Amino acid sequence: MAVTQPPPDVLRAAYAEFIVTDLAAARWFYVDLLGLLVTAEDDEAIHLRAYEEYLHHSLVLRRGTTPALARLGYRVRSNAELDVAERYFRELGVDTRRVPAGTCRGIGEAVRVQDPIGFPVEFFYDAEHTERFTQRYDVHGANAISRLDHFNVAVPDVKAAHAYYRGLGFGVSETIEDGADNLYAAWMFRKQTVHDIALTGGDGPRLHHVAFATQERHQILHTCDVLGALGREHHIERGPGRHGVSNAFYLYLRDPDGHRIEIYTSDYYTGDPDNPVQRWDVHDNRRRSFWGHSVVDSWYYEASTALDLDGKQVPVTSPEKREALVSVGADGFSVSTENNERHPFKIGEQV
Ligand SMILES: O=S(=O)(O)c1ccc(O)c(O)c1
Ligand SMILES: [Fe+2]
Repeated sequence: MAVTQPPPDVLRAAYAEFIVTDLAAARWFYVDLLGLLVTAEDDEAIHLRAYEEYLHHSLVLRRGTTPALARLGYRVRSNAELDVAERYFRELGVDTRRVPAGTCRGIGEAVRVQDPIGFPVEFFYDAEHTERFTQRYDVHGANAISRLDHFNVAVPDVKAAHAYYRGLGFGVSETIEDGADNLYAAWMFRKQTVHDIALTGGDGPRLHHVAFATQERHQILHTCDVLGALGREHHIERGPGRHGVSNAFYLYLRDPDGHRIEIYTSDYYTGDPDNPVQRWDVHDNRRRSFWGHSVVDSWYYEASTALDLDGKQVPVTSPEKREALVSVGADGFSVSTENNERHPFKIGEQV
């Protein structure tokens, strides 16, 4: 069906809401360890923000029985965009609801949808303002996190998800392809950096991760050292390292419920209309880690289930092709585009 309604003018990825089974344990991870600021909290939920952020929150931790993604929030340019969003998604024929201010604490009137690729998404403009701690160096930890940067979602059909987000007006900065018309991953943006959303091929709809940005790499390294010092190094899943895609320095952590958080810094500007798309070959071992490090299996296969607008788990389907299998040869070694020559010392590449 041809879409006649224009999409809402999305500014950026703005907040996520996680269901966590132990609010105190989650509070330790996000406040005591990562240093996020508490804007509001009660027995049911904690509303958190990072130092550069002046809106009420960029992360909500809500107590529940099963870990899940409850919502992804995008900020739109004005309240007028709520009518645009409502018309756009009703025309797409998905579950579309207008919710009053305060439905999410700190957020104004909003439009909530279960989007065409199965995710619970909220579009909002109005939000309570709070103190911006950009220069409150007196309270920043050595691992200070600046802001939420992006969402990454696991989807069984990256092409369909890519088409949906292109329709929503998102640009494409980078992709992982194989030259045989298969799209394994895509990075898409509204703000002028590498992505607000990344699409990762896998069982979905599930949340792969939410990423927060730091100003510099040393802040990421400090979090690693703190986890080692505390004997809590098991929260480190992948990295630290340098991404091929995005060129960012990264670290992946798993929170007490298994939700994946990336700490990320130093990607690049994508704001000119002729910004070139960087296309990676799925067999290029530098794509995920520019230094050729292998990707731990859990990073490809584990993710957080998503809820629908009534809080029920969204059924998950599997992709036809899995990057983890395509980029690893039959002998269990990762393959390279350099005519598949073997580097014996890269034994670590064996899956
Ligand atoms: O691992 S990748 O280099 O593909 C990558 C690039 C950017 C990201 O934000 C990410 O999570 C993963
Ligand atoms: Fe990421």
